[in-house]
Amino acid sequence: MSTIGKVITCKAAVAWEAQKPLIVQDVQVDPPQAGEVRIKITHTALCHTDSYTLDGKDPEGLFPCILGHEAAGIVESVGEGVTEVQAGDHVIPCYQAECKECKFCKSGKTNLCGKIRSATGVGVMFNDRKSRFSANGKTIYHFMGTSTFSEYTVVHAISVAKVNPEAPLDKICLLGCGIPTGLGAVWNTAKVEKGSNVAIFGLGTVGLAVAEGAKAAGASRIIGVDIDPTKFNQAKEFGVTEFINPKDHKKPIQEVIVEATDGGVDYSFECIGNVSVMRSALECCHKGWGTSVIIGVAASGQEISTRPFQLVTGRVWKGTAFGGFKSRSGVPELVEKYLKKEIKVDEYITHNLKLSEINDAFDLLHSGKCLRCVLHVSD
Ligand SMILES: NC(=O)c1ccc[n+]([C@@H]2O[C@H](COP(=O)([O-])OP(=O)(O)OC[C@H]3O[C@@H](n4cnc5c(N)ncnc54)[C@H](O)[C@@H]3O)[C@@H](O)[C@H]2O)c1
Ligand SMILES: N[C@@H](CCC(=O)N[C@@H](CSCO)C(=O)NCC(=O)O)C(=O)O
Ligand SMILES: [Zn+2]
Ligand SMILES: [Zn+2]
Repeated sequence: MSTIGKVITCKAAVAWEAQKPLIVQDVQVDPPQAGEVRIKITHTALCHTDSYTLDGKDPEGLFPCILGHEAAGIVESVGEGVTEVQAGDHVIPCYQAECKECKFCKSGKTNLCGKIRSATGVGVMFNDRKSRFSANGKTIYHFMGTSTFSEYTVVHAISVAKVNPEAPLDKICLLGCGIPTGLGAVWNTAKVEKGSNVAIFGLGTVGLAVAEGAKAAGASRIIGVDIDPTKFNQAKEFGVTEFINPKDHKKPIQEVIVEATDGGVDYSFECIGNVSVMRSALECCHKGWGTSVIIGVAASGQEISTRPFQLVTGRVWKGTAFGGFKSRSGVPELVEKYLKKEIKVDEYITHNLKLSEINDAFDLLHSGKCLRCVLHVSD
């Protein structure tokens, strides 16, 4: 029986309150309105940003909500005026939209899109500023415009990347966030050149994708910095050439790196979300040209600081969202690169669980033993 135009009742993991386990329960998902797409989510991974918001650290975090933003699925139905995707298409929902019309999209200077950001930041859809999710009549907010911890979700059509149906959805779901972020931070934001020295702070999925990107860009030295030494062996496989554990040194870690690299690295990347490490990452850069890219997401109220002299003397401080990739155009290209074995994806998947086991997946994420856990939602 067709579900087109009807409310769908399905399972979703609802975050009713910050710092509480998710409840996997029935929710109602409204049909897509004009410019919207309803997607059957087949697979979703967990990213540390989901955990950050669940912990109550996100200034935009709203409850109750359905978290999740690293996923893949199949279009169930489309709303009025949607022509770029149709039922049956394989897609990756993107938390960063690409309308191709707004000031941001047209600028050529950024991958950020301004069209629907005011709605996605407050958990609603752009069309009527309302949510498409509810549970027994109670509204549940969207998250990051994606809300993939659900068997069905509704997203804006400008946030949907149509991908090659040959690609396995249980793998390419990872191309919704962490891997593109790390690769793109190197290729699009820093633009690392052959022969560069690079330091990576934090060797989780994002840091390892930075290492993979830096290796592909021809970096000479790729220094991995982590307080967990169990990360080091695995990191070698992604391109890290040497390791520093800040706990093994009395000096500030930036001094250790500056001494080890004849004045500092050409590029550094903060992949943790720790503002004090962000300072170290900037200050380990070479005078005159070293560039540091902030990727990690810091908690509400946190601020970065350094001596302005660090910037006066030529270091550059940058940040990146989704690695600077324009979502709808960039994600299908990354899927093709994966199919041609030009980028790793499978190697980042350390665990597979079901949607009903989502709280165990969060525990794994916090254990430090998990890169990405893929939840099999409906396959
Ligand atoms: N900007 C973006 O677009 C974007 C996209 C995805 C993720 N993120 C953010 O990137 C960050 C990293 O994500 P992840 O999934 O790789 O996280 P992760 O938790 O898997 O990895 C973090 C790593 O940092 C290490 N670490 C923690 N404290 C440290 C310290 N003081 N010094 C050195 N190492 C330390 C941990 O041992 C771990 O290996 C998170 O803040 C996440 O929210 C940002
Ligand atoms: N909502 C937070 C910031 C969270 C944040 O910085 N999100 C990153 C993506 S993290 C993905 O795992 C991002 O891309 N931000 C840009 C955007 O949201 O448009 C806050 O308000 O501080
Ligand atoms: Zn993420
Ligand atoms: Zn736009």
